[in-house]
Amino acid sequence: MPSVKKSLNLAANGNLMELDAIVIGSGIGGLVTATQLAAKGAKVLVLERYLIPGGSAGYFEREGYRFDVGASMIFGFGNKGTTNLLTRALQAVNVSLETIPDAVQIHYHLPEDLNIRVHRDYEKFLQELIENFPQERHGIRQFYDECWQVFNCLNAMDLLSLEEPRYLTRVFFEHPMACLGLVKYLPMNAGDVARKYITDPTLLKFIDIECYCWSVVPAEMTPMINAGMVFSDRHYGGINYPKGGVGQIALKLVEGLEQAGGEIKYKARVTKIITEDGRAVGVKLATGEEYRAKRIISNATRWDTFEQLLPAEEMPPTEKKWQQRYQKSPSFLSLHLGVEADVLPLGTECHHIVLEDWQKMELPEGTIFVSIPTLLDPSLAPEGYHILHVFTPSWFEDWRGMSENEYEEKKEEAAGRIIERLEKIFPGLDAGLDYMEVGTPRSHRRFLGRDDGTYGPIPKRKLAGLLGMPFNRTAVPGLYCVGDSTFPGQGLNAVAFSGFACAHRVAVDLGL
Ligand SMILES: NC(=O)c1ccc[n+]([C@@H]2O[C@H](COP(=O)([O-])OP(=O)(O)OC[C@H]3O[C@@H](n4cnc5c(N)ncnc54)[C@H](O)[C@@H]3O)[C@@H](O)[C@H]2O)c1
Ligand SMILES: CC(C)=CCC/C(C)=C/C=C/C(C)=C/C=C/C(C)=C/C=C/C=C(C)/C=C/C=C(C)/C=C/C=C(\C)CCC=C(C)C
Repeated sequence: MPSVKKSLNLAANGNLMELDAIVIGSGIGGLVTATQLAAKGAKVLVLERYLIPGGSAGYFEREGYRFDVGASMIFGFGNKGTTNLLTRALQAVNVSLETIPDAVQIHYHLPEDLNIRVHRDYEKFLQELIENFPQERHGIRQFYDECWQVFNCLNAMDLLSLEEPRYLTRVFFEHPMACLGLVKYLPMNAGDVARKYITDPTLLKFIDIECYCWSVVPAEMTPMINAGMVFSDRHYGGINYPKGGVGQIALKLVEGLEQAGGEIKYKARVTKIITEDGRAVGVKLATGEEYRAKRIISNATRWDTFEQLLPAEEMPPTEKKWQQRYQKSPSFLSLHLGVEADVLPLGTECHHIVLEDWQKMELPEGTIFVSIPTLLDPSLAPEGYHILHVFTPSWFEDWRGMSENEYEEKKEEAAGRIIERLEKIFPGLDAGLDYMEVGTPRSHRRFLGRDDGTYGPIPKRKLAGLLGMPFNRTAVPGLYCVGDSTFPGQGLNAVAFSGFACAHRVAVDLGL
C-alpha cells in the first residue's frame, strides 16, 4: 500500500496543516514561484526529481571543475529598475548573491570575418557595429533605440500577473503610457521592426543571430517584447555572473525558501497529477507516495505536463491549440571542457558565438555557443585551467535507437568536429584539453526531465509576437504552469517573471 500524505504536514504548534501549493520541479521558474508564495505566508512544498535544485540552471562537479549545466550568460541581476527579477526574487526571501559584471555580452565570430563585440557600454557597442556598417548608421540606432522603448515601459512598473485584473487596473492608472506602449509591442516581432530601419542584408542577418542565440528562432519569429528586454538590459542591468557558479542561484533560493517556512524534497519524481472531478488536487510520486494541496503548479514543460503527468488523451482543447502553434526547439550537444589556461589569449571574452556560413545558422551544429565562466570566476576550475562550455543545437531524433558503443562513438565524432572548428579561434585547444564530458539531447532529457531535451517552445510559423504564449492558469482548475512553456518564454529572467506572475495569481486565488 503506498503511503498517502493527504496534504497533512505538522505545523510548529503540532497541529496538522494543509499545503497551499505543491510545485513540481525546482527550475528557476518553480523556485521563484515557491519563494514568492512562501514569502506571502503560503505553505509550499517543492518536489524535485533530481538530487539538487536548479534544472537547466544547475551544476555538476568533476575533477576540480564546477560546470554550469546551461549557459552562463545571466540577465536579471541588475541593481536598479524593476526588471532585475533575479535580484528581487532573492531579496524577497532575504538572501543575496555576489555577482561579477561581464564587460562584453557576446563576441560574435561571423562569416566573412565579421567580428563584433556587444559591449556593456551601449554607445561603444553601437560604434563597433556602425564601423562595420557605416551606411546603416541611422538604421542601427533607430532599431536599438526602439528596443529601449520596450524596455523602459517594462522597467517602469511592478512586474506581476497579467491575469489579475486589479493589478492591470492599478498599473494602467500608475503608468498609462508604459502600458499602452506594451500593448502596442505585444503582437510585434523584432524582425519586422528591424526591417523598418535596416536594409543591408548582412546587417539583417546579424540581427537574426542576435535573436537566434537566445530565442532559437530568427528575428522575424522573435517577440519584440523579449528582444526589447535582452537588447537593452544587457546595457542597463548588464550581464552578471554569480560568484561560485550559476548553480548558486537555485541554492540560494532554496535557502530562502526554507527560511520562509517552505520545503523541498529531492529524488521526488512526480509521475501523475491527481485530479478529482476534473480539478487538480495532488500529485503521485514514482515511489507511490501521494501529496495533496489546494493548488498544483507544474514547472515541467507543457509537453511533459499535459502528455505525461496528465493523460494525453484528455488534453484540453486549449493545449492542443497551443501545440498547433508552438513546437519543441532543438536540444543541445554540450561539450564541458577543462583546458590549460594558456590556450586563451589575453583579453578573451567570456561568451562567444561562432558561425562560418549564414545558411547554416539554424541547422544542427550550425551555430556554436561558447561560455568561459572561469574568466570571471577562476575558483570554478583548478589553478592554471579554464572551463569552456561549448554547445550547439542538436535534435533528439538524431541520437535515438543506437547501441551504447555507437552512441559513444557518435559523441566523440561530434565533439571532434566542434573542437576542430574552434581551433580557428582558440589555436591549441585540442592539445590543451585536460577534461571533456559530452552531453547530448539524451542527457538533457535524462537529467533535466525535459521532453526530447528541448530548450523550450518555439513558434511553428510566424506568430503575433508574444500573444500566443499562455499565462500561468491552465484549463484544468487548480493547475498552473510556470517556466519557459509560459509567457514570456525562455531565459532565466523570463522564467523568473513567470514565477512572479504565477505566485501572484495563485496567492490571489488562495485569498492570501
Ligand atoms: N537547456 C539549456 O541548455 C538551458 C541553458 C541555459 C538556460 N536555460 C534556461 O533555463 C530555463 C528553464 O527554466 P524552467 O524553470 O522553465 O525549467 P527547468 O527545466 O530549468 O526546471 C524544471 C525542473 O523541474 C524538474 N522536473 C521536471 N519534471 C519533473 C517531475 N515529473 N517531477 C519532479 N521534478 C520534475 C526538473 O528536474 C528541473 O529541475 C529556460 O528558460 C532556459 O532558457 C536552458
Ligand atoms: C493594462 C493594460 C491596458 C495593458 C497591460 C499591458 C502590460 C502591462 C503588459 C506587460 C507585459 C509584460 C510585463 C511583459 C514581460 C516580459 C518580460 C519580463 C520578458 C522577459 C524576457 C527575457 C528574456 C527573453 C531573456 C532571455 C534570455 C535568454 C534566453 C538567454 C539565453 C542565453 C543563452 C542561450 C546564452 C548563449 C550564448 C552564449 C554562450 C554565447
